[in-house]
Amino acid sequence: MAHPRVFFSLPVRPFLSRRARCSRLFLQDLRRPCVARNRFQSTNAAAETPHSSKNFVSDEVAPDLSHLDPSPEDYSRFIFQDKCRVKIHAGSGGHGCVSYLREKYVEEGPPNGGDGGSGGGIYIQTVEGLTSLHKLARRGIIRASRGRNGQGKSKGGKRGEDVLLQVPVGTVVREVSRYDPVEVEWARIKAAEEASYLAKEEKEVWRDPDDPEDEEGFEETEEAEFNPIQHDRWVLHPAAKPSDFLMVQFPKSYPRRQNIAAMEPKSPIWLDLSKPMDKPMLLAAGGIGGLGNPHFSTRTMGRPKFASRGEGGMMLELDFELKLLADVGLVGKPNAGKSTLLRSLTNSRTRIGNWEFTTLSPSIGTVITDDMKGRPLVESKARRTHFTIADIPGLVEGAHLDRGLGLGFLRHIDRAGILAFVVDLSLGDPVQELQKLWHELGEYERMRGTDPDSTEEDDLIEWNPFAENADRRHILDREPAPISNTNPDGSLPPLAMTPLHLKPWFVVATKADLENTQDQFRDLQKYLSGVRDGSIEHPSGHERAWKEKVCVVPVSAKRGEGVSRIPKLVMELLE
Ligand SMILES: Nc1nc2c(ncn2[C@@H]2O[C@H](COP(=O)(O)OP(=O)(O)OP(=O)(O)O)[C@@H](O)[C@H]2O)c(=O)[nH]1
Ligand SMILES: [Mg+2]
Repeated sequence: MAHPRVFFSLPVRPFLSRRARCSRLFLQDLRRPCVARNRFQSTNAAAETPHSSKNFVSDEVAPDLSHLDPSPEDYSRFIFQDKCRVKIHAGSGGHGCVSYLREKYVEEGPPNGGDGGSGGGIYIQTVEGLTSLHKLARRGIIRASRGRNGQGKSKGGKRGEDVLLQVPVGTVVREVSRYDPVEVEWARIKAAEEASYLAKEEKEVWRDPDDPEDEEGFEETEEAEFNPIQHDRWVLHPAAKPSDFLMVQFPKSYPRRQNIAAMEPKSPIWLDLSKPMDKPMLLAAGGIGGLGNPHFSTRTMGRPKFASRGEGGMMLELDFELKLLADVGLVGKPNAGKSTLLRSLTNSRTRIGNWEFTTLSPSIGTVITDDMKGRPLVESKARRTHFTIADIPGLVEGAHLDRGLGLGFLRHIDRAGILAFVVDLSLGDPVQELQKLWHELGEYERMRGTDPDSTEEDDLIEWNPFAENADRRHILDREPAPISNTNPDGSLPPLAMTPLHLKPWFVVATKADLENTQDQFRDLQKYLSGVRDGSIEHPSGHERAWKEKVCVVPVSAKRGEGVSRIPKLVMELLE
């Protein structure tokens, strides 16, 4: 007798009609045991670092879905800032010391003043897990501490404490202005030397070589010019009187820098920190400490009464801007279910409500794609252990004209690596909805003046090595203008972003659990396969737009069904 299992394993497909088979597949796809919380560890990036999640729920445990349909009050506030301007001050150097050895039977001991300590420097480092610049923005002015003064008995001053600025990966740092005391001092010396050279030349012209009096007069003025009193460059012994400045013959003093200043980025600063950094990078070195009086001891002046002051620290005004907000940006109309989708994929506690504009500022969640033991839950070549998703406020028609929540959040879409279009299947034609979303993005791109179609052609300059010089000049003229040229209102020009239509994208069809959504889903699927094979125009209208792996994922975010395909898809696109 045949074993009963044989009957169960008989194929059922051939007996089903094509339509019934399609709907069966659609539902199967949704009902797979695929609640993201079961399969992927996830965290809310605002609250925790990506590796801090502990609860790993196995597939057998029935999922708790209450967090996917919470009351509007059940949310945590995500403080977000994607832009800020900060002033940083490197520490000044400590002053050198004027002191002399005091010992029994040594009447006039040699100088033994210590050197001043160098000021603290300012460093920057990108850190994974940070997603907002609000901590930096809150500080406003950041100062590294000053070096301590040198002391007697040849004791050097202590170094100033350094400051480390931690910023999210994808931050762009641009210089607005700087004040470098060493540079200012060099400019002053150069101006003084030029003036003295000109005066000397003038004298030379009017001098009578046969008149010995004229010669003397010339030398006198030259000496007088080379001994200016520089209170800001020297320190005297504490017991000295101000009038002693007039008595002392100071040597020439040139401003100095610390050796590490060679590692500062070139001025004007423009850093695109798109990768995590394992070491901090120097932004501004602290001022070097002054020299103690033994440095000025000469044959004629064995016990100098002065030491040099420490150099002032540099001041930089910097603009920080997040270029990459998250790996994936959720783009959709208000109430489409973006926040619910983010909650179902991550531990984010973004606000959910059945009305438009529940989300007012971006919120970022992190999806962890390994089991914390080095084993990937999603196979990919990208070797990533996590990726971030940004829930962006809903997009309304005319958003590019500052309608809805304005242009501010269209800017956030610009900053996502991959675009996930969230389309509500229960609201009419999803194809039209998708086209409207693309239309808004296109209009926005055109408005901000970076329409790639217009610039790409300009950028294609024909290079002909035998062309006239004028042509070359034309090419050289096109080099990027120096960024220190801020706009009249002090703002910097907008950052150049990757054109939206060149970014990888996919569609998430939400609310697939509701009745009569299958036909809409099928329409959308057909439309996207047309876009993929080129028979239908890309919704952005650009010919060279990205369309290789365009697909649609049906989900019920509210029930956490179907969402497990998204991490796999994203990892594929991130490769
Ligand atoms: N039936 C069903 N309802 C859903 C689904 N996803 C979201 N919803 C509901 O749709 C409503 C809106 O969801 P949200 O996640 O707040 O929508 P949103 O796109 O973030 O809206 P904004 O923040 O205003 O842009 C809520 O009442 C959700 O419970 C789903 O897959 N199925
Ligand atoms: Mg929302």
